[in-house]
Amino acid sequence: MKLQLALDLVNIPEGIAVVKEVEQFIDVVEIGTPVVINEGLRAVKEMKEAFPNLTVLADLKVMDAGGYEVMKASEAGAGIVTVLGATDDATIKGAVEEAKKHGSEILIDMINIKDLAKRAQEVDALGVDYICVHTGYDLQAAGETPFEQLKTIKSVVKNAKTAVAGGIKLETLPGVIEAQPDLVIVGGGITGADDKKAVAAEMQRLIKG
Ligand SMILES: O=C(CO)[C@H](O)[C@H](O)COP(=O)(O)O
Repeated sequence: MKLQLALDLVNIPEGIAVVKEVEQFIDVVEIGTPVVINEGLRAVKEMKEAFPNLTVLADLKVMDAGGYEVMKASEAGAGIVTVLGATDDATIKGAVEEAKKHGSEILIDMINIKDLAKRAQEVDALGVDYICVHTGYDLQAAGETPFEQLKTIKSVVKNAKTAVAGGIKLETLPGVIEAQPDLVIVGGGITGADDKKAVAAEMQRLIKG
């Protein structure tokens, strides 16, 4: 099981400063969608240059032009690129094909998918690397969590690795670990903590068991 730190509400220097604090406790650093919007793929490139030993995930949430967008993110240094499960299979196939050329991976974000079990099985058959359940900020604000959805994908996904994101905190991490996802994604649970290093260290300790 791996730990991914999501950076959403920072600029590039702020993001690099946070990662410096917790580098030894994380496996993947995510350049979140708001950071890509603000800074472009330069954020992916600069993060990879600063931390060559970490995998950098570009949270592009690709919805079209899968091959092209995965190519640009991979060239910038992304080891994982996100594509939305809500898009068409052609976009996902293009993304998977392009990622293979670069040795990068595709994480399918299942945010706002209504028939989760059905779509998870469909995208699993397309050769994607990760299938991720995700409760976005707007639904987190309404009290929703991704924990039941994680159980659903764990029961139907046969090939891809599984991932979970959306408001995970130190207190809720043990329940997440029980479901045994391959990748746990934490943003505010670390970046919002007074002692980011201590929280990341404890999360890593729980995850590595
Ligand atoms: O992709 C995202 C928002 O769209 C976030 O990166 C993801 O939800 C993790 O952050 P948090 O733990 O703060 O919810």
